[in-house]
Amino acid sequence: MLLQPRILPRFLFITTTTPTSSRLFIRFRAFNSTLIPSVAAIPDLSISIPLPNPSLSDDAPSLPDDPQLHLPLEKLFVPPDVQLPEGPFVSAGRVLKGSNIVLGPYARDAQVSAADFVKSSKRTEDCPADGLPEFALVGRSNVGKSSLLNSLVRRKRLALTSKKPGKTQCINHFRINDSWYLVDLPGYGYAVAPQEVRTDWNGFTKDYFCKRESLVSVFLLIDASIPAKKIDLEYASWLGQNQIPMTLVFTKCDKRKKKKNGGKRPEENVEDFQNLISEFFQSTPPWIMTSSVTNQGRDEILLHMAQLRNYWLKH
Ligand SMILES: Nc1nc2c(ncn2[C@@H]2O[C@H](COP(=O)(O)OP(=O)(O)OP(=O)(O)O)[C@@H](O)[C@H]2O)c(=O)[nH]1
Ligand SMILES: [Mg+2]
Repeated sequence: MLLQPRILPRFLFITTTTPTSSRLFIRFRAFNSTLIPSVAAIPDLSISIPLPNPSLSDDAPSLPDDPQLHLPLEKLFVPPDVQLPEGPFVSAGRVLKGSNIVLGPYARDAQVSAADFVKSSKRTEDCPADGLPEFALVGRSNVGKSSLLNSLVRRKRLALTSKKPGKTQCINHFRINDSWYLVDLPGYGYAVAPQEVRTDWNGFTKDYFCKRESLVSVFLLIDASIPAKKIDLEYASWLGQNQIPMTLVFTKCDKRKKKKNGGKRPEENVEDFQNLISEFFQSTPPWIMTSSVTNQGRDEILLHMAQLRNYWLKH
């Protein structure tokens, strides 16, 4: 396992030269709080997150009050090989809706035309060995990993979902367009499972993150309908410390009833989560708001995955 002192991602992508494959890495720097500009020091370089850009969808309903988020440039995720124009603003059409992700030249072939379950593995060694690039969905039990996978591939029950936490218990590989994988993982923080089983799950998913050469990026799912949980903050910081490329996916953004959901709207919970993890990261990781009920964020995630994947394949 790669153990590092507390470190911060720069979100500049570099490539390792392992003999079998190349892998995207986020470049990290040793923690140095002086590197982080204080909020007051950030110039007011706000942009508005735009309404839809490259659209793949014909059936995603629009949100009742779509948030117009204002992000300083420092909080954008700029993928590799993107040259932002001089000046304080990024053109509206270049940021994916409901996210901080800038679109780059590798965002192509994002449509899903075929999706097949391949296998369930209990150990990293048993996972498919064909070296195709993959994205892993991870998060607390019941956060909506399997539902998001189904939404991405437009199938109702390709991955099995349940109201009861703990449904997914292995590393499940789904091949997309015969050229890449989505990986559904067991959830963490499932309190009903016996302690030794929980520890085991933790061990094997972390082993998978650290050893899997073809893992392009982890997608860490966070429930945006409730306030931030300590275990999610710990998981985000663990991924950062171990240099595992990560995208934060906020789920259940359709649940908007304030009182029922702890008093805050999804946008507020998303912002709170960003603030809470900012101490672990020098730059904001890529993040995106989603709902598997309304399919919010589906096309945007696919475009984000496409640009990470195409860059990974080329390097
Ligand atoms: N309202 C709403 N409910 C959701 C959403 N995504 C998932 N759910 C519900 O949340 C519950 C759990 O969903 P799953 O997709 O099985 O969650 P999981 O993270 O795969 O759970 P484990 O496999 O147990 O780790 C189900 O009842 C889903 O219908 C969403 O975006 N909005
Ligand atoms: Mg599941």
